[in-house]
This record gives sequence, C-alpha cells and structure tokens, in this order.
Amino acid sequence: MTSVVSSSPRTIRIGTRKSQLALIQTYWVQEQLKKSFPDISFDVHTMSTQGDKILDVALAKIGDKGLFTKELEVGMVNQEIDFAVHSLKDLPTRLPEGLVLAAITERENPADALVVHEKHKDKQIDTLPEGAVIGTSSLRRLAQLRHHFPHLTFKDVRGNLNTRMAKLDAGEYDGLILAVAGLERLGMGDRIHQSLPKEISLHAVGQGALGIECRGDDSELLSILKAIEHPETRDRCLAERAFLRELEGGCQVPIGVNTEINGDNLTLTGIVASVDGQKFVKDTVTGKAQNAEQLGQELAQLLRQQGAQEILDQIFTEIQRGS
Ligand SMILES: NCc1[nH]cc(CCC(=O)O)c1CC(=O)O
Repeated sequence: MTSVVSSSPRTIRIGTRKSQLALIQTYWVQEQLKKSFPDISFDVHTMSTQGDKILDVALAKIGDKGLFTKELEVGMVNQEIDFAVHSLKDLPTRLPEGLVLAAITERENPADALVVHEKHKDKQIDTLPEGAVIGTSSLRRLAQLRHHFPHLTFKDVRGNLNTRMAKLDAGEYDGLILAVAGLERLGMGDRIHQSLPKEISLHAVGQGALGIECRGDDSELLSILKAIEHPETRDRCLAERAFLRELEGGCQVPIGVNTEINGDNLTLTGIVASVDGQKFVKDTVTGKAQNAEQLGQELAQLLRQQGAQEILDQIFTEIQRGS
C-alpha cells in the first residue's frame, strides 16, 4: 500500500472551506487516507472562500462558478496546500491550468429532499396546498418543481443549513428543498421528509460526491489519492460533468441529471429546463461506463438538437439583463 511513498514521508496539507459540511467531509477524507497511509501526516488547513462571504445575494444572479473553490485553487497553485476537498457539485467542470480532479469518492444518495414545516407533516410534495412557499436558491430545483407543481410559490433562501432550518421552523417557508447528502452528513437525516424521485427532480451534476483536486504534476500525491477513489461514482460523475461542460454557457443553469450503472453499462439521463418550467428537454443515453465522458457529450448534443441551446441562451440573456 505504501509503496508510492518516498523514503522520507512528507506532510500533506489538505485545504478546505470552514463550513461545517466542508469540515465533516474533509475530516472524513483525512480519516480514509490515514487508514491507507498510516505513516503520512495529513494536516487540515481551513480557508474562507468568496461563497462563504456573500451569503445575502441570490446565487443564481451572481453565478456560482468557482465561488466555493477559487481561494483553495490559488492555495494549491501557490503551494500553500497540496489538495482540496470539495462537494463535487460546487467544483466547476473546467479546472484552472495545472490543477486536476485527482479522485472522486463514494457518492451518498444524490437525490434532492423535501423538508417541511411541522404543520405539513402529513403532506408530500404533490399534496402541499396551493400557494405553499418553497425555499430554494437553485434554478435547477426551481425549474423542475415549477414544471410539475405550478400552484406552489418559490422563494430564494440562503445561509447555512442551520439558518435555513430556523427560517423554515419560524414559518417563513412551508418547505425547503435541500440535498439528501448534505442533510445526512450534517446529522440532520431525520429532517428528510421526502426524497424526491427522479421523475420529479433530476439532481445536480456531481451531487452527493466529493471531488479531490490537486496539482497535476504531483504524481506522488495523485497515486495516494487514487486509494480513496470509488470507480463507479467516478464513472457516473465523469459522464455528468462532461454533459454539463458541453452545455454550459457561463452561468448557473437549470440542468439536472441521473446516472445508473448496470454491469459495464452506464445510463445517463439529463434535463435542460427554462426557469419558468415551461420548456423542458430531457433524454437518456446508454453505453459502456469506460466511455463515460463521451456519453456525457453525446447526451449534450442530443439535447441541443431538441432545443436545449435556445433555452440556455435565453436564461443567459435574462441573467445578463439582471432580471
Ligand atoms: N451548493 C450547495 C451545496 N453544495 C453541496 C451540498 C451538499 C450536497 C452535496 O454534497 O452534493 C450543498 C447543499 C444543498 O444543495 O442542499
């Protein structure tokens, strides 16, 4: 196991955001690495990212490209840290020159969850009353839920998970849509009222998985990090990321996915929706998991032929106009 380590083992510096979720994820990665490489020291260094500082602006307006990752990436390029642990869905599909996605760890349930105010404890997403206020800041969740449930009202919500829960419990919202994975990792799995089926909400690219980024020339570290990679999650997420990379036009857009592995085969479903939920293109491709990225590109082209580009161009124009 330790054959990749040079004779005088180095201390490896792990960079992370300071949020509670980021720390839980990073300590988990540190634990896994310690088990595989007991002779190496792994130190955790926390950094504050732009996304941690601007908590009051709607993410959809500012776009979230690299908002949670940039400072960590600068730290790696400047040799202040050796690798960074990210929620994979927050990691842009194009990495800065010199940095690579070294490993993807085993995914938690990637679905979106409905969390409700106590007064709706007997309801599900499809039985909430007309006008019920649902909190979400994600265009992807917004577009899909508006499409299926036009009678619900949607309101932006920011802040960390505790802040959001407090707003819900205080009655500011009737329900919130949050990632199952985040709730579970934070020990709030008991608040998951309903895990939304893929027929209602396709999840974000990379949701529920951790992405580990490091310098591309650090071959020793690259082989160390491979020890905690989960091949099936990696194939699924590489397909999802290739799909998004092929479609995205430089802003946060309503794009959702679902992936499944059956033996050697990978099935990828993707959706591109307009923010009002009116326009909707969705399709599925299947092929060999080893060609994951090619499958992602293929699906993007299929959806383009069905009008995805027009939907995305319209959203991009609207965001630029500031509407
Ligand atoms: N940008 C928010 C974000 N980034 C990662 C997670 C947790 C889930 C995950 O790891 O995908 C969340 C919270 C959410 O979407 O509810």
